[in-house]
Amino acid sequence: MAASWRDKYLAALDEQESQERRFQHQIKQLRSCIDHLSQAADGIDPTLDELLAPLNKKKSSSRINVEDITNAAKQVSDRRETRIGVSQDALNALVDYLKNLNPSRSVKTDLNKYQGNIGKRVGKLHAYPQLLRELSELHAATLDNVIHKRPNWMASLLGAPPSFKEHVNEGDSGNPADDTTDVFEQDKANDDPIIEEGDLSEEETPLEPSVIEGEYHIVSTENTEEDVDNLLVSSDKDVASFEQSDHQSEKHTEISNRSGIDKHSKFTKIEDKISIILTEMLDSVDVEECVKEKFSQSKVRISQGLNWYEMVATLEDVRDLFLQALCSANQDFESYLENIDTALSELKQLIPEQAHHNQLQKALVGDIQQGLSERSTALVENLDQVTDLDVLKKSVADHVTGLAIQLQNLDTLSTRLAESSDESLLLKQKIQELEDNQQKLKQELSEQKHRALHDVLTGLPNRDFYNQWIYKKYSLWKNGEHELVISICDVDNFKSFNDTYGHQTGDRVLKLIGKLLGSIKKPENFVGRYGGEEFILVFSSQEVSQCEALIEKVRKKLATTSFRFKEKPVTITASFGLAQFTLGDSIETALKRADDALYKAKANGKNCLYCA
Ligand SMILES: Nc1nc2c(ncn2[C@@H]2O[C@H](COP(=O)(O)OP(=O)(O)OP(=O)(O)O)[C@@H](O)[C@H]2O)c(=O)[nH]1
Repeated sequence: MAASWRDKYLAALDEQESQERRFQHQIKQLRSCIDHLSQAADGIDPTLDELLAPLNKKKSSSRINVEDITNAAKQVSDRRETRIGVSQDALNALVDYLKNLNPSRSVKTDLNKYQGNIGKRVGKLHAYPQLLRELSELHAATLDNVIHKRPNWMASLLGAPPSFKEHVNEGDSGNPADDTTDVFEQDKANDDPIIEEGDLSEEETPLEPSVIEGEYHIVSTENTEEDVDNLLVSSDKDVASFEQSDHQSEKHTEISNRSGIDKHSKFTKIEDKISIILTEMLDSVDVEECVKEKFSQSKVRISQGLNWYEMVATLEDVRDLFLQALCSANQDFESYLENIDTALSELKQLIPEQAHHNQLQKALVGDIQQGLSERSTALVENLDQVTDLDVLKKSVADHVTGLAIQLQNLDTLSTRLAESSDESLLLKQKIQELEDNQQKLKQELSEQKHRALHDVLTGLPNRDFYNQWIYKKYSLWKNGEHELVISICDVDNFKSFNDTYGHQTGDRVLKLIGKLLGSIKKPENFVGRYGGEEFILVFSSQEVSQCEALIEKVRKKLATTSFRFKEKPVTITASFGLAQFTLGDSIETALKRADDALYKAKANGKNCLYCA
């Protein structure tokens, strides 16, 4: 029997009650889910934090505005993309900076790998702990890697990296360095170059107005010291910053010492491989007598097992030896070209001989022609005198045979004459072509050589030129043929200068210092850019006291020369270390003494010369 309407009503009520219970249960679950989500979302966005705060504080009584939370959540999602971009840029900038520190190839590979995946990982919040952990490991590995490069001028010649700040600011129009350069350009347009007499004596070449190139204006520093003091970082501050960097480097050393075991174990793994490669490289070069000692020392050092600290020095030695070998191969090529030159000029001399030969041939033809006409005359005379027909016949036959032979000779000679004049023309053309090619080759070679041996910025000889030059001079010095005094010049506080006025301005200053140092160069001396902000001077014709006096003059000249920048004078100074080659010295030991002296000059207030 069908259920009555009452039964149906009661069943519907039961169903409604059970639905309500289910609904209440779902609401409870959703509430707890929102609670958990709000806790998880805590800290993602300030607006969201504020709106979800009542939930996080478990105030069940507090009311939350769902619409506001939904809107805030939407905005968070919109802003997320921007934040991801910023994080990505920051991570990339940091990795780029680490790469610029020039770590080992393996660390660089890890950095590249890491950088390649930043884009994929940076969007996921949960990936951050791992992302940052890896970054901190790479950071430590890079520092560890570069910390053992010598922190002095040798290290900076390997290419000091820009500061991280500089790096991140690159291309940023708000960079103060960019500003200064702009105004500097304006200065350039507005001001005429001015130079006032410095204290260089007459025999020296003063810094010519042309040196200024309208970029810097050199004015006397008198009465401007106050301005200069305001402009330049005070020397006390410099000392403080150097102390700080010393302190920092101690800190780094401490860190690297802590990870020393790890580093050494990694190094030992590749040490043998490096040693084999270096030995093979050294075995493949022919070295000249003057570098044989260095060559043997390098081989011994490699065979005894490379250690972490000697690695850079050993690689530099191998590099120098290769460059030296390359240079002597170049010289061989030059002498080969010289030989071709000689061969060509000998060939050229042959051509007049050919002409002479042609003249002889012409004379011979003349002779034959004369012989022919004489024979004809003789035949006519014979005809008058001969009465016997047989005798006449024989005489005519003899003359005709003679004439035929003479004519044949004449024909052969004429052909040869024509041929040889063609040949000599061809020969001349060929020689001309060879000579032209030869000239081109010589020109190219000398241009390439000049490019390879000179610094593009200052135009001064570069480190490779120095290596070639010093080896030659060293041999002569060893034979007692002359003195040898070496000096290293390092611009003071140049990093701070670059940071203040921009790298481009720094470049211009290096150019001007190059000109100033170049002005004391004599044919027997050497002035070159060793690398970075370091210059090297070698004197082979002067006593050490004369060299000291000369350097002191240049140093003072630089220090009292005020470079005008944005209408304000700026002083630039440099420190010098000097050493005289003494008995038993190798090039390296003398250079090291000069470097140590430079260190002392830097440590004792800079802008001075120290002699070893
Ligand atoms: N503008 C410019 N700067 C360079 C060049 N080569 C090296 N440098 C910079 O020279 C600076 C050398 O800095 P540091 O080695 O710290 O020496 P410093 O600041 O001169 O300090 P001290 O030598 O102790 O007086 C670095 O900032 C390099 O970037 C270059 O070709 N042009």
